Amino acid sequence: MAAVSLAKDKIKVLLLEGVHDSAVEVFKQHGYVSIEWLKTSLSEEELCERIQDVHFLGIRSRTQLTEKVFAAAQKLAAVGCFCIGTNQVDLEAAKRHGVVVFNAPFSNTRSVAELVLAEIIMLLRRIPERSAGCHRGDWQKSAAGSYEARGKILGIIGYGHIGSQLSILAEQLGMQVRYYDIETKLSLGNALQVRSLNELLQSADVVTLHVPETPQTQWMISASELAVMKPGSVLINASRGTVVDIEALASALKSEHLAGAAIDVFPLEPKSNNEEFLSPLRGIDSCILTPHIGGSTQEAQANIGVEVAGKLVHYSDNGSTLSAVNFPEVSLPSHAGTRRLLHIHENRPGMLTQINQIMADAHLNVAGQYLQTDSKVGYVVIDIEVQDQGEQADELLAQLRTIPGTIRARVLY
Ligand SMILES: NC(=O)C1=CN([C@@H]2O[C@H](COP(=O)(O)OP(=O)(O)OC[C@H]3O[C@@H](n4cnc5c(N)ncnc54)[C@H](O)[C@@H]3O)[C@@H](O)[C@H]2O)C=CC1
Ligand SMILES: O=C(O)C(=O)COP(=O)(O)O
Repeated sequence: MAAVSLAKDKIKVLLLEGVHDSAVEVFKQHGYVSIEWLKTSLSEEELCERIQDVHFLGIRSRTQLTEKVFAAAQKLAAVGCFCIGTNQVDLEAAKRHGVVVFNAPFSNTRSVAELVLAEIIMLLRRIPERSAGCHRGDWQKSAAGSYEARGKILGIIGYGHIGSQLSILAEQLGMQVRYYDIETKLSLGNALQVRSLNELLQSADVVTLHVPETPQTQWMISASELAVMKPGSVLINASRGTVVDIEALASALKSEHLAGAAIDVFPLEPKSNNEEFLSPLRGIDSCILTPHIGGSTQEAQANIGVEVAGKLVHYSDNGSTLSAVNFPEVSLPSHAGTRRLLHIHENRPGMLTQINQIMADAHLNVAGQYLQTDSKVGYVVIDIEVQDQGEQADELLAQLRTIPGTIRARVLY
């Protein structure tokens, strides 16, 4: 029987959205040669067409991976999100199709925190309006409405990696940090966790959002929340565009209830740099608008490239799903001297019995077996000692694939 596992030159990698060169380098260093790199994202239709022979896909926040895309991706083993957020991926659909999804949980954390820190100072000093005024020839040399950050209350919504990193930096500026999070968190420095969103909104001079996109965070800041905010306070959103009702924000800025805002993410973002950016916030001088660049620094992008490509290569070469965001996590030792069989299956009763029966019937020594399951899928890894060139492993793989409920199976030599 022909070898079922692929030689590296047959493994196809597709990297979208201008993923950093460092990712390409990692794949090359590990012997992967078929790497396609595109500057842009692809639509669902284009993806369904191009993904059919792709084994590893790299995206950033723009590319939407739907059930339809996964159904078309017959050979896809894993997706790397070269960013933090994974809301652009239907993670459950990926799992149903046996596709493991990885991300870079903190490679751009610092970049976002630094940008937000800068925006806090800019907004408290009313720099956006002053700068816009100067561009029009308007000279407003005045301290009216301008404040130091020192002593002001910073309200952080979502005290995860970014929120807590910002908390430390803001305290060094002399700000008083309060935060709201659905989880009980370790407060760093002198930060104080408050019990309700309203409590935070009522007291903060600056409110900044660092929550993921979830059903609970959708339109979390709408007209009623904006109304609760202190008159003259400012709002920053570098999380996801669906968290803030942008029409309501535009009204709050126009009425000057809020003194300013800095918005990096939008409910609808242009699909490419050639598309026009449309937003009700355009033309409001007190609002800093940035094109979703919170995590876009050279340092962050280079680190993300290495981290996520490394995870994809490790999954390809070794089978490890450690730090996957949608899959049972299995951390595996090297399999030198053995053949490694990887079996992803629906979590049904009797699955392990059938797998082990195939191993028992083969009369081969099992050098190691690893198993992790969740309520939907199971991932079994079996290292077998064989003396031949791979024929026995191929035969076993073919048998494993006949087990009803098998989603994907492969062998590593
Ligand atoms: N603008 C940009 O370029 C970037 C944007 N992001 C966005 O920032 C988000 C946050 O990133 P991290 O801090 O790394 O995530 P994280 O997962 O470390 O922290 C998120 C925090 O939000 C909390 N949370 C979740 N739901 C909540 C709710 N309903 N109310 C209050 N708190 C809630 C969580 O408990 C957690 O503490 C990402 O999910 C991503 O969408 C991340 C990187 C770059
Ligand atoms: O890391 C994230 O979640 C981001 O939002 C950054 O997305 P990007 O890689 O800049 O498309």
